[in-house]
Amino acid sequence: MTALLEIADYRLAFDTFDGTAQVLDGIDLTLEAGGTLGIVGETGCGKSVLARSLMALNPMPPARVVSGQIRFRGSDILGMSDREMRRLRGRAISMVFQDPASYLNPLLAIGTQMEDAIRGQDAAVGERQRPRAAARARAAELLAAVGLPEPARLLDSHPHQLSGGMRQRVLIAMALAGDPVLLVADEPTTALDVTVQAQVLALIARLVAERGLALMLITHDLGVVAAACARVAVMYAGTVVEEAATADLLSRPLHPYARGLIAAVPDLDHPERRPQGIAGSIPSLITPPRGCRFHPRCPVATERCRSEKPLRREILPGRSIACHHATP
Ligand SMILES: Nc1ncnc2c1ncn2[C@@H]1O[C@H](COP(=O)(O)OP(=O)(O)OP(=O)(O)O)[C@@H](O)[C@H]1O
Repeated sequence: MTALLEIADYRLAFDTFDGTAQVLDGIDLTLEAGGTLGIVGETGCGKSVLARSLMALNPMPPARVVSGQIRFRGSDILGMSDREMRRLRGRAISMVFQDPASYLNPLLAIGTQMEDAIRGQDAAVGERQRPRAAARARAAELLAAVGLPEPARLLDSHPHQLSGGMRQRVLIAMALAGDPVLLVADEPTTALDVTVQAQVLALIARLVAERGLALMLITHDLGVVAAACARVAVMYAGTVVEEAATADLLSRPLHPYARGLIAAVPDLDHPERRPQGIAGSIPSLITPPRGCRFHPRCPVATERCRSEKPLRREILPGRSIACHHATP
C-alpha cells in the first residue's frame, strides 16, 4: 500500500551571502493515512523548513532542492507545477501556523475572509465558485465544528475583536474548508496563553480523530507531541536522529540527543531533580560538523562519529536511530 506521505533522502539548501546552508540533510519520513507524527527539535533544526516543503512554501531562491522526493499519494510534489500545487493546497494538504494574527487581514470581517478562502479553493481545483451565501453557510458550519459559539455573529467580527485562541480556531476552521487529508501544524499553540494552548491542542486532536486526518505537528515542546501524536521524529541540525512511537521515545529515548532533550524537561513530580540541558549549541549549517552533526555535543562521540555520518537504521521494530553507538 502506498503511504500518504513519503519523504525520501530530501535535501534542501539555502544559498545565502555567507555561503550555502545545508538546512535539510537527507530527511526520510513516512506518514500513513490517519497517522499522527510530531517533529521535535531545538530552534533552527529545520522543522519549519520541512513543514513548508510539503506545501512548496519555501522561497526558491534562496532555497534549492539538492536531492530527494516528497511523494504525496505516490506523486512527487517537488516536481509539481504551481497549478497542481494550488490544487493540493487546501484540498489535500492544509497548514496551520504559529501566529494566527499574521494570517488574518485586520481590515476585513472574518466572514469575508472565510468566504474568499472557500471560493478561492473552488477556483484552485477548477470548480465553479460557489455563491457568497453558500460560502458563508460553509464558513458558519466550519466555525461551529471548531467549537466557536455564535458563528453568525463571529462572521461579522473583525480579527481584533477575537482573542488569540479564537483567531487560531478560525484559522483551523479555514484549514478544514477543503476537507484535507493531511494537516500540517507548525507550532500551532506556541503563541497562545498556556490555558488556551491546551484547548487548541485538544481541538486539533479531536478533529484529527473524528475526521481521520493525518497530522504532522511541528513543535519544540515534547508535552505537545505526547498529547497529539502517536509517533515522533526528533530532528537535529537538519537530520532525523530518532523516530519512534511517542510513548517509547518519552519513556526510553535511545539517541544521545533525544536523551538530552528529554532530560532538559523539568520533572514536575520530582522538582528536586534539576533538568539537565544539552551543553553547546546547534552548529552552523553552512559549515556543519563532518560525520555525525551532533558529535561536538555528544557525550558518547568517538573518532568514527567525527568522520562517518551515521545512517538511520531500525534497531527495534518501528524504531530507528541515526547513531553509530545506538543499541536496543
Ligand atoms: N528564507 C531563508 N533564507 C535563509 N535561511 C533560511 C530561510 N528560512 C530558514 N532558513 C534557515 O533554515 C534553518 C532552519 O530554520 P527553521 O525555521 O526550519 O527552524 P525550526 O527548527 O523550525 O526553528 P524554530 O523552532 O525557531 O521555528 C535556520 O538555520 C534558518 O536560518
